[in-house]
Amino acid sequence: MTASPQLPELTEFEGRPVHAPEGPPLLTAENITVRFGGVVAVKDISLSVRPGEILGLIGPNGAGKTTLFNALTGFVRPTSGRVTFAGRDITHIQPQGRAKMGMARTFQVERPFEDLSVLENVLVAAFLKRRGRGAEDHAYAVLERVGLADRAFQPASQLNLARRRRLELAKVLALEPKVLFLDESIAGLNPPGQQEMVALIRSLAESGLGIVMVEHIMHVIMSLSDHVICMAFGELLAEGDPHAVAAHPDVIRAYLGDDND
Ligand SMILES: Nc1ncnc2c1ncn2[C@@H]1O[C@H](COP(=O)(O)OP(=O)(O)OP(=O)(O)O)[C@@H](O)[C@H]1O
Repeated sequence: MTASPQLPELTEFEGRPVHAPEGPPLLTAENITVRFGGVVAVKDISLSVRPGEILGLIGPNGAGKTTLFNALTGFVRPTSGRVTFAGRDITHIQPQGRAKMGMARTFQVERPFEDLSVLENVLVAAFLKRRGRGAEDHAYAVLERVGLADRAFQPASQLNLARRRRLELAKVLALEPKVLFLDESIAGLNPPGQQEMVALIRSLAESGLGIVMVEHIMHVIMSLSDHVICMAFGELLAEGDPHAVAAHPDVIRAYLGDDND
């Protein structure tokens, strides 16, 4: 058994300075189980996300994080359990329907329309919600929010990785979501790019967005999250505030025993 290089990161982080407001949850998942043939990828996981709250999903490789994320966003149908959004049962609603209701996600590999400008990329999403001048104004406002307004007329193909990630976020924000799902938005960025993205995600939560994130960079997800769910082999290992989860003996054992990361 070799120690995971992630272990020091598990305990060395500063928590999120502003904590999420109390209030009724926007998104809830109750007793979610996902089976693929004989594999139980997610077993009986429940969670909730409030406006302004950042929920982090962690766990060693193969723990079931992506499958749970996909079950929440509608890309995988749970074998059992229930997902509700704003009080409505959405377990059987397709991803597009969930997006219209206010649940939007990013993908691990960003895929902008390379030949379109940065602004046009965001407009494609903005037009799904608004028309004409309203859509343009909104797209600009979103570009300003993610720090890309000065790149509005460049082709997306000219952006570096950090800016491509922010463009991906801008496209999703143009859908005016209430809950944002971030799939590895920070992995692969250099430290300044990571810091910019952390600040941006915090500011989005402070403006009232609920956020669910899967991220392998442990100190990043621990410093951003209000609440952390740690999974292993599809099951809940520990949950709570980041410091409590990082100190949990089962979590430390899971990361110590994870040779694959
Ligand atoms: N479509 C699928 N068909 C069959 N098995 C799957 C499928 N998707 C995931 N699995 C299995 O479900 C389990 C959980 O996988 P999942 O990708 O959700 O874990 P993860 O925590 O996201 O892992 P990683 O951190 O490596 O991305 C694994 O055993 C995986 O092999």
